[in-house]
Amino acid sequence: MNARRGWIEVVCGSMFSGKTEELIRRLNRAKIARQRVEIFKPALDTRYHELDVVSHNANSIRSTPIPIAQEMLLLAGSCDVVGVDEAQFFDESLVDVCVQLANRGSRVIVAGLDMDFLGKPFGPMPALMAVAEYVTKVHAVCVCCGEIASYSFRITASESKILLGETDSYEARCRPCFLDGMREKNTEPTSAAAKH
Ligand SMILES: Nc1ncnc2c1ncn2[C@@H]1O[C@H](COP(=O)(O)OP(=O)(O)O)[C@@H](O)[C@H]1O
Ligand SMILES: Cc1cn([C@H]2C[C@H](O)[C@@H](COP(=O)(O)O)O2)c(=O)[nH]c1=O
Ligand SMILES: [Zn+2]
Repeated sequence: MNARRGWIEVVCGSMFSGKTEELIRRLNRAKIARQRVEIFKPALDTRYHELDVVSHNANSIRSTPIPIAQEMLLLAGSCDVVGVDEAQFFDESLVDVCVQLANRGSRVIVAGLDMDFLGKPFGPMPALMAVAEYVTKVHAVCVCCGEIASYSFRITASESKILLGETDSYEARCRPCFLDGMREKNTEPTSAAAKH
C-alpha cells in the first residue's frame, strides 16, 4: 500500500473567473504547511511573465515552464503537491501524467479553461475533470450584464484556437450575452466585404 494518498483537484471556469487566484491560494496554504510544492505551466504561456504564474489581479507564484506535460514526471519527484496552471494548453497526455503523479501519492491541483472562445471543451480539461476527485467551477462577472459568467468571449477577429491575451482580446460573459455576441459576429460583414 502507498502510505501517501494522492488525488487530483481541478479548478475550471472562464477567463477572469479566479482560477489562478484559487490555485495560488491552495498552493500557498500547502507551503505554509511546509509541504513540498512544485508548480508548472506550459512554456507557451508568456502572457504576464516568463516564469511566474500571475493572476489578473497581480497575485503571483514562481513556476517552472515546461514544453510538454511529461516533464512533470521527472521534475516533480515525490513532492507533496503539484500545481498546474493554464492546463488547457497541454495535450491529452497531461491526463495520464496527472494520474501517475496522484498514484505516486501527490496532491495534484490543475487550473484551466474548461471552454475555448467558441464555447467548446478545451484540450485535456474534460478528461481531467472525469478523473479528478474534486472539481471546482468558478465564475467571473459578465461584463455586459453583471450576471455570473461562464464564457470567454473573444473580441478580436482571430479564429485560431490559441490566442494569448487578457482584456485586450477577451470578455467574461454569461450565456445570453455570449450568444448575443456570437450572433453579432456571425452577422457582421467581413472586413473584405465591407470594403465593397
Ligand atoms: N469580469 C470579471 N469578473 C471577475 N473578475 C474579474 C473580471 N475582470 C477582471 N477580474 C479580475 O480578475 C481576477 C481573477 O483573476 P484570475 O485568478 O487570474 O482569473 P482566471 O485565472 O480565471 O483568468 C479577479 O479577482 C478580478 O480582480
Ligand atoms: C478562451 C481562450 C483563451 N485563450 C488564452 C487567453 C489567455 O492567454 C489564456 C487564458 O488565461 P486565463 O488565466 O484563463 O485568463 O488562454 C486561448 O488561447 N484560446 C481561447 O479560446
Ligand atoms: Zn451577461
